[in-house]
Amino acid sequence: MTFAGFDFGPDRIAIGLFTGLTYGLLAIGLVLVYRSSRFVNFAHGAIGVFGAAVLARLAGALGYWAALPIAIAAAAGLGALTEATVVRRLHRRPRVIGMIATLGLAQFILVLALVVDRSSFSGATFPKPPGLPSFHIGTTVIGPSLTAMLLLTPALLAALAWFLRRTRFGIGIRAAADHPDAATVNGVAAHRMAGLAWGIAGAVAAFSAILLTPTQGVQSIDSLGPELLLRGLAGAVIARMASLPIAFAASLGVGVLEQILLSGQTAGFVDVVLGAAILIALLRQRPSGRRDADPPPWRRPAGGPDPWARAGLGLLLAVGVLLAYVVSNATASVLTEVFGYALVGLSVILVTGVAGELSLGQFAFAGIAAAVSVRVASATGNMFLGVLAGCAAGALSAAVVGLPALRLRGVALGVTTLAFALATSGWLLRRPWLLGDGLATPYPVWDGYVVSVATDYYLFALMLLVIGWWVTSRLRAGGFGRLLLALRDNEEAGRALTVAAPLRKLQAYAVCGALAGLGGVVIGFGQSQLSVNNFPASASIDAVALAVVGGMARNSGALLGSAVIVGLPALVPLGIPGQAALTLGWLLVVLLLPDGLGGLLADQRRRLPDLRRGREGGGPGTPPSHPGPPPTATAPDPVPPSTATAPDPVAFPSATATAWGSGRLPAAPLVHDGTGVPLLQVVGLRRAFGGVRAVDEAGFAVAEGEIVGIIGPNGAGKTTLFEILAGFTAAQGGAVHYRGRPVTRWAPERRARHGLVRSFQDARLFPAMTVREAVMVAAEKRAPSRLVVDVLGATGPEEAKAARTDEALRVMGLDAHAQRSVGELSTGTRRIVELCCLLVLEPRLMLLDEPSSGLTQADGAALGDLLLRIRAELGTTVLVIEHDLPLLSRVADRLIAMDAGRVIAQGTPDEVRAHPAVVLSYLGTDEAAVARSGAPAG
Ligand SMILES: Nc1ncnc2c1ncn2[C@@H]1O[C@H](COP(=O)(O)OP(=O)(O)OP(=O)(O)O)[C@@H](O)[C@H]1O
Repeated sequence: MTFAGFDFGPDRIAIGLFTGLTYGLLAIGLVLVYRSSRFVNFAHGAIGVFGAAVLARLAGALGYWAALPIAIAAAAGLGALTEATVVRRLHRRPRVIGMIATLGLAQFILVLALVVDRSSFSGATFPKPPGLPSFHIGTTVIGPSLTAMLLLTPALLAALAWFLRRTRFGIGIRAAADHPDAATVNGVAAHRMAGLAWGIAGAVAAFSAILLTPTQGVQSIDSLGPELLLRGLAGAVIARMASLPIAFAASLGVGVLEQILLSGQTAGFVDVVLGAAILIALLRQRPSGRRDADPPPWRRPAGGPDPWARAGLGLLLAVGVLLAYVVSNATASVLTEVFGYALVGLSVILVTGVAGELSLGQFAFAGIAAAVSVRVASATGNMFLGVLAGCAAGALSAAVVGLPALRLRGVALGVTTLAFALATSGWLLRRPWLLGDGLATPYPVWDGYVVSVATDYYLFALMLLVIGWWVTSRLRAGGFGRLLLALRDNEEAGRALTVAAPLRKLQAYAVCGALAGLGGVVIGFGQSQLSVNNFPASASIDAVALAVVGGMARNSGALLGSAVIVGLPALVPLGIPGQAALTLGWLLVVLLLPDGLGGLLADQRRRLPDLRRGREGGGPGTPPSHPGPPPTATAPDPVPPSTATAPDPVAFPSATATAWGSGRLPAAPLVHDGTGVPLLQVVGLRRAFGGVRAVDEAGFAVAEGEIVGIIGPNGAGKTTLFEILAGFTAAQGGAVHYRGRPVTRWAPERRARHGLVRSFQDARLFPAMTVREAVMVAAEKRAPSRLVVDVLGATGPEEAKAARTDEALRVMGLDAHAQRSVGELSTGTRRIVELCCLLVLEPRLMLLDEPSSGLTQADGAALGDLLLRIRAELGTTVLVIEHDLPLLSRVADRLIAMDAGRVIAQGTPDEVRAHPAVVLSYLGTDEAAVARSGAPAG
């Protein structure tokens, strides 16, 4: 049965279902591990191969059916062991580190499997299940292994479902995966449950490896290469990395789709369609409302490069140049390749280390750039144009991929970029207008000089590496890098402070594409014949691995990682044992050195005398991520026990006049519109979550210069109302008018730029940034960072922001905290920092969400004074959610009371507090509560 050139016959569907079965089992393993550890396990396939090796070794002596459970148990044990020895150690580190560790581990486990039994890699000699029949579906022969799979998979799935739903351990696994802290409180040991989940995933991996190996020719040493990984991940992400039945069913669909497409097209085309299908499925998923637990932030090196680092770089460059005159052509070619990979590594450092986005497709941009640059250079005879065109192609393709990816995060983005990498190497690069079957590379010509010798070309590559390095350093050190850090730390807070997140992310993708493109150009011109094989999809994963091994915190990480992972095996023939030792070595680096090899070097450098301050630098134990308190920091103020909400690691800047600022506020006074139109008008606003009507036909107006309080019981919809007013949640009905203009469709950053700003209930801000950096993000409003300006190294806009920030910190009494990281401040201090940021935005309307929570009583009173001052001195209008009714009664002109999403009363504080509906829903009938609120009795 064919249609449009594709075969839809039962044979195809049957084969598709069988392959889908494999993908389904893989997807189940990936989901199980993801749910407990929140990353993709690259060692899944290798653990399966290990189980297969155990079976192959034991089947002869014990018989197949006796060896089967032992082999599966061995793989389960290895899975659990992996969790206990590797994964658990990396729990508090960024997720990508865990993923890369499993990548290294996979190589190691494969060698282990080879040692146990070599036949686990050969389909022809691998034992088949005895006693089971073969049969035909159409013309397709179903052998005993597939029969076993057909019979045993439903049993396995049923057992898994029963275990996860009905047993204490299964329920424990699900509880620990979804709410690890709550599970721990309830006596479920989260780490033991994670070990169990890994064990089950290992058993599933062994089950499929044992039954699939006989059906295949020779198992590749990459037992979970990017192609297979993508197919497993497709089902898993469609199931939101959560539901096992959906993951399995979607994988069956992937298998059938693949087989039908293969009947009329090439494998590369299948990757394109699969990639598109995955992207559409991901984009159609509505945000779940539940955010993944925030990944721990990347560590950041303290301060700028010191003179030692500069000297070291200078020396390295001099050695690099000298090498051109010493090494052979063969070595020069390897070093050129190392530079190319290092440039791609730099792009990974920017996109993952700085911007915090997981990209598993950076090498695709390198491939596209190489093809374009070689073509342009060949056509024009101009090398310079070729390089520029290559970088532009890299930037453009990264931006095109980035556009839909703006809505994706974490593993979803990783899967999309991996799909793009596969589609690029399997299909796009093979187009005749890119690489086709191969492209003869012209010798680069530089200013009339033909670069025909590898050592000369090496110097050219070194020059491009220096340019890429310089651009990366400029971007990291400037305002643009700070914006990326802010978005990585807390995208919503960044947008609330006017940072245009989509634009900034696209710019970041484009720059990273250009950098990877530069790497592609270096690799491309280094080959006499350029083909798809120079840019395999797996190289994209290698690029992430080398950045992790080298260390994401510094540029040097890319070069070090590339030297170890690309250079070493190419320069020294290692053989399988040597390769295993190298992999084990870098696995240990990933496990033991949080900042990779670059961090190790930096630690050694810190032992040298500090030339900046003329004293000994801190030892290797000095934490690089959070600089300690400056010498001027004041001692912590004691927090009265009655009001302490959490241990305050940092001084609250006390409720004295200096803390809340006695000087001029850090914003210019506003000129009121004076049109008589309300500053804010809310009409019939609606928003429901499932069956819950969070905001239900809410309507009110706020005049310019008013302070209006919003009260209501928990769950009344107050925060959702603010989310809608500030543009973070879309209304399902109704309208918001600000200064007479409908703003309902405006993005949050646009509203903030027009003076409609908000605070957040948790005042989390940017935990990995310093207080000064956080305020500098707010200062962007007046002097936005420009990418090109940053790359060129102009310091003017940065100086303007710094001056404004320092002034704001001083008048808010925060200068003693300037260099502290926001994450280590008490809630109260964070609230002052957040207020400082908001004032720097020169707000016309401030939406404050419970600003007094976490403050001491005295500081709450000081907050009240500050709000009155802000209104008096700046003319700012304030809409404030508060549970502290006495505070509101003192500062607010009017109160709005909400319940169940509706506005139930509004008027003066006295009127609202006495309103029967408010008394009933909020204050309760408890006379004492009413009395405490300050409401008139009766
Ligand atoms: N993203 C979401 N997904 C699902 N339900 C939500 C979401 N946000 C809010 N809700 C629900 O909407 C209702 C209103 O919540 P909201 O946080 O706006 O109330 P609130 O008045 O601010 O409460 P609180 O004083 O506790 O902050 C609640 O029932 C809440 O569970």
